[in-house]
Amino acid sequence: MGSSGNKGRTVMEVGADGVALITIINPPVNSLSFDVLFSLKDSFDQAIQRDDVKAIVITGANGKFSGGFDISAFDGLQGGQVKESTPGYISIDIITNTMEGARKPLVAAIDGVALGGGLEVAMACHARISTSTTQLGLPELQLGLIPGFGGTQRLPRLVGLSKALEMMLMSKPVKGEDAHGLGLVDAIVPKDELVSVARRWALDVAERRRPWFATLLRTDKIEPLAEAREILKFARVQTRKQAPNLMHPLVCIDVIEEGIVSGPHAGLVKEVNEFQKLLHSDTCKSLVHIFFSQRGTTKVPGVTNLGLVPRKINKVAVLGGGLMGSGIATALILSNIPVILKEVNEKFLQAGIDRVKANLQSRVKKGKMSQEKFEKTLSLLQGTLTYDSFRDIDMVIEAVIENISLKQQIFADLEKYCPPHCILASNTSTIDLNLIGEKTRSHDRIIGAHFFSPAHIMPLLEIVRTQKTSPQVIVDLLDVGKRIRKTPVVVGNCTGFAVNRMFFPYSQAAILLVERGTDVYQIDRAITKFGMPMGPFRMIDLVGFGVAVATGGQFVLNFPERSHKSMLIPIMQEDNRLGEATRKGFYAYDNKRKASPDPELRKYIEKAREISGVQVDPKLTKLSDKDIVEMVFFPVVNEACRVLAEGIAVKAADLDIASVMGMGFPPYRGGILFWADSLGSKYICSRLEEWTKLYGDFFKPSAYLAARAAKGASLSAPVEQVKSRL
Ligand SMILES: C[C@H](O)CC(=O)SCCNC(=O)CCNC(=O)[C@H](O)C(C)(C)COP(=O)(O)OP(=O)(O)OC[C@H]1O[C@@H](n2cnc3c(N)ncnc32)[C@H](O)[C@@H]1OP(=O)(O)O
Repeated sequence: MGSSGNKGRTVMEVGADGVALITIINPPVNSLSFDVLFSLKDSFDQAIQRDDVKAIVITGANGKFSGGFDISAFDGLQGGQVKESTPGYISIDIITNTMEGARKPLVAAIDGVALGGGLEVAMACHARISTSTTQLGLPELQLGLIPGFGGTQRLPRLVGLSKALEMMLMSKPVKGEDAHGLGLVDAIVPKDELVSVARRWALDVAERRRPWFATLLRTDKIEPLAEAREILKFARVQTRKQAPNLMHPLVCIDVIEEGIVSGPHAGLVKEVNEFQKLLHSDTCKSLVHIFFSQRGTTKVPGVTNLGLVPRKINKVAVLGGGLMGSGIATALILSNIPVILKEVNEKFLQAGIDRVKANLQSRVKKGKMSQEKFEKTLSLLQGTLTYDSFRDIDMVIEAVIENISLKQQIFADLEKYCPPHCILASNTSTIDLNLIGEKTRSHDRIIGAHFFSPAHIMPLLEIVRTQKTSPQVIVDLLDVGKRIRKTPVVVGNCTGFAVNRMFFPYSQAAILLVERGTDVYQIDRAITKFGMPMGPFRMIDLVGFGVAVATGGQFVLNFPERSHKSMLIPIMQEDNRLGEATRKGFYAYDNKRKASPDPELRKYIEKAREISGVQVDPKLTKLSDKDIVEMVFFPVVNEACRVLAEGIAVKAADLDIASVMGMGFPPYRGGILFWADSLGSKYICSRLEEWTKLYGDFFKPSAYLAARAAKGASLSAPVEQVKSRL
């Protein structure tokens, strides 16, 4: 087997007690690179051979056991640059035969994380000692894979089939305490006693004072065969329902079943073979791309590489207690950041506080928060009607209605009442930040903090910088984003920023198709089948026609040449069909808010068609699902290209993340531009050109897309790379 560069190692120290302590060292998370794995085998072989070693303890450096197999090595394996000499060499030869089968007891001392391959190594040990805060899990399915170092066989043998399935299928780790209750770890100890307890435990096993378990040979936790089959059957049904586009969760169930029906060794062999196949799947490549892209959003050239240290934000003020403001306040206090919520009168203030309360209460109801924590969290929120208490705040987030002069006045006031270091952020989704700050001299500390509704749940935060925003302020906001567990994407200042720029052609394309004869519900079905959480029409119903028209108007104003102008939504609005809130939109909603198709829709569509003077195109009445997906998403790809070409986004991967986290684009397709590249720029461009001829400039390929297509280059490659390839 080859190596992916010199990445990581293990060290071994033999103590006077006769215990060899092997420590995995590969910062930051001690991932299992090939170098680490081979070094682990070397250390292990030495420990087995040395007469002065009676027992072995494995641990990880710097309070982390291991974050699993080195995900950055997948690339080499996928591209064939790195090859396993024998399939299963690591899983069967090293981990099972050499380690689990060793004649000296082996104990894992686990702190921090034991995930994926990390937990799999620990499960092959003869006992596991952990701290209470450690996270233990097999999250491989999140990467389009199955566990590949025996996890599918060992986890069910330690915690039972049902729990093991839940942990793998949902990629859900458990905390140390729970792992102890489940039997995944044998003892919980304080951090400073971890290694010493593990050493003693290992000696106790060596001297037969404690039992010696080989996990793979255990059967006590596995349900009887008939019951196991029922559990697996149920899991398959659920998986098909929840992830109809994904193969690998079903493969995982098959592999687990093989071990239960034909024995753990057959299971291990099947696991090795299936893992190899899945490694080369598009799903795996897409999800690994998402993994690294998500972590890459916080790397902004010219900002995060200047050595700036984020300043501590101790107190934040939120202006406006509406839906957005209260959601933002909730997100902040949930991460222990004290918030002052300002409103214009008592009534609005109370309504805002009540919204925050309701957000928290819904967590209590779902069992995600105790009553005590609820009280404590809510105590971090303070309401106010004046700027008096703004003297010691570090950041303001303005979330009032989208009104330019109102915002200008607010920012002028903020400049007066806030300390000079205070960050002045706006949650606007449409208004130019330079305009908002026009009446101030604080342009370097004005920044956009664009949250998505509901702000305490949606994972994305668009950080909008102007030409004048200082890098320090961006670094500070990136840090706040991390504290409130959002994935931040730094974008430039323009109408709609990145996410709404992409959302707009998405709904416009859908409306264009409907006006020309495609069925509303077929579009939603095709888009949902593709993997979006809902189709464009269901989405417009959900956000409400008012919002859709307001943001749509901004686009028509700013990008008239490529806006499709339709009267469909305004006509429906006239009849007070405003979406889900009025129980009628593109769908009709019953008391339980269940959506069903509404035959009345036809008359609005016919009227809109009449006003815009377009004809039904017979071709568009019988589009395949594939055609629908392409006609709706290629304009989105086209807009993403413009966003990239204009420098609004720093890199293509940021738009992939923005599409997944802001629009709900399926992560297993890798994000909007990664998906586009899997189809090829030439193909996309040629289809857009074809539709431009038939249906107008709405589809016209952007200069960036056309140039890439002409060279057969990928859309995601940085500009320099495309040049040097030519
Ligand atoms: C054969 C096996 O069955 C196959 C496998 O094991 S597949 C791997 C399974 N493991 C996982 O999926 C765990 C992935 N990692 C994580 O969930 C999280 O990184 C974590 C919980 C370990 C730590 O989280 P956190 O402290 O927030 O740090 P996070 O920013 O995510 O990661 C820190 C750095 O480590 C890197 N990293 C984390 N896990 C890694 C891994 N398994 N391989 C390579 N790099 C990894 C990240 O890319 C990041 O790099 P960067 O600083 O250059 O951006």
